[in-house]
Amino acid sequence: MEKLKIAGGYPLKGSVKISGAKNSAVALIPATILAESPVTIEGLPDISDVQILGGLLEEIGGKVALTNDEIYVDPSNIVSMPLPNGRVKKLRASYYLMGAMLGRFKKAVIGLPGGCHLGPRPIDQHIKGFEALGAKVTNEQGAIYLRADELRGARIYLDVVSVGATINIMLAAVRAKGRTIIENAAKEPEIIDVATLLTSMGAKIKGAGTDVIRIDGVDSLRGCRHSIIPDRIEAGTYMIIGAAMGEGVMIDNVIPLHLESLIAKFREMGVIVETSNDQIWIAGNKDLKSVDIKTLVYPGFPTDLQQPFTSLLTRANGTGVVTDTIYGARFKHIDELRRMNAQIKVEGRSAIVTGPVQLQGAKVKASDLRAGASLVVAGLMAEGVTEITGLEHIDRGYSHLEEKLTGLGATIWRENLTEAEIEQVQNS
Ligand SMILES: CC(=O)N[C@H]1[C@@H](OP(=O)(O)OP(=O)(O)OC[C@H]2O[C@@H](n3ccc(=O)[nH]c3=O)[C@H](O)[C@@H]2O)O[C@H](CO)[C@@H](O)[C@@H]1O
Ligand SMILES: C=C(OP(=O)(O)O)C(=O)O
Repeated sequence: MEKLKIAGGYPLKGSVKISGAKNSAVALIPATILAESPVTIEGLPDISDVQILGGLLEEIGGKVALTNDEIYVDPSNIVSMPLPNGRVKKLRASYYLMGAMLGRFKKAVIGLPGGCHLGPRPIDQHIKGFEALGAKVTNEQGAIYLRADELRGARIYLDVVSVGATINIMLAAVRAKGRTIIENAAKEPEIIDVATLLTSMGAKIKGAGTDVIRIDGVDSLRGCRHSIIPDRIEAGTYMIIGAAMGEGVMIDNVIPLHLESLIAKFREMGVIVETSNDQIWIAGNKDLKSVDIKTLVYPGFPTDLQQPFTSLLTRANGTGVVTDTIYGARFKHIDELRRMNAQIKVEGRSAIVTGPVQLQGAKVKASDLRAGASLVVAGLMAEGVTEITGLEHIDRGYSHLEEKLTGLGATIWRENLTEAEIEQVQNS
């Protein structure tokens, strides 16, 4: 078990290259199951979610070669082996194995997913979609059993706008007979990326990125090569770091359009932002003005940036209200930020941040991935040394974090925990 140590308070500058999007990668990899010949995906982030999914595909018979940023999957010998336990519990996106295996084999047994604990994260809309396509779905001892004699296209209205349900239904529907229409679909860029891969594989999909997606099922899908989109959440995290401590930080390999909600908030705060084709330049400002944010589905402010943004608000002048309309309990980072001297109180779905304060280094624990990101931002801003445990969460989503931050001039390193520290972390 390791901890991350950050000697904070120093200005940062230089450039940072953004990796491929985690939330695309974790859907693209299961999507390869649908092909009947090899698929290569390039530009992947080097994160544990990707490694776990690669391992899961091997477990069910796939031939997998995973390097730092590329995966080759030969799915010819994949079988619909039940995966009720084990690695599926380590990440959220293992739910995409349901849609992909149902699409290819018309049956699947997949344990309920893990991932970040952000309050309740039901998958009722995924199941509603699979049932509409003709699958019988049961939940037996924490695993979802799916079986269909055949999948038939259907009109599916999502009661909740869900990224996971939209992609999962798409994965199954590409191999259904006839037309599927997903209404009230999510519009996140990762959905377009998955539709692009499926289309290269031979699927017929129209409207990905809008709230109505039409899919005409096909009899078979073939292998292809796909290049993933950049991670807008990783990019947003480095933009926040640039706004907090940057004396000029260039974010490289980014699609500025994906980050318009964050850029708009930065401009309200007085952060200097310049965008070009695939780069964003950020310069902090010692006199930041506080703002309110409300998380919304894309293109609104992403819930996945809410936690790191909250850390930034501690150094802004005034009071900022952070409301999470997607996950009303995504506030486990707040107690840890308070240990670092932040003045934040939580009221219902909102965190009220009063600034500016000088954060102080402390021993803190990441309870989930973006809580970890918020503590890294705070650690870079704080006076003294911050020690962060719970790195397994951060490693799910940030590729080469220390390397990238060191490249910007940060002092950040990993150390092994002592036995006493391990016991302390396990009991906390
Ligand atoms: C692997 C992945 O891509 N994870 C992202 C995905 O998660 P995930 O796909 O799990 O999130 P959803 O978009 O499905 O969830 C959005 C909201 O809908 C609710 N809901 C969802 C499905 C359902 O069947 N029933 C239901 O009520 C959820 O509880 C939540 O309040 O989108 C989230 C919202 O942008 C992000 O925070 C996650 O980083
Ligand atoms: C919540 C997140 O991930 P997951 O859905 O994979 O748990 C995230 O990326 O912030």
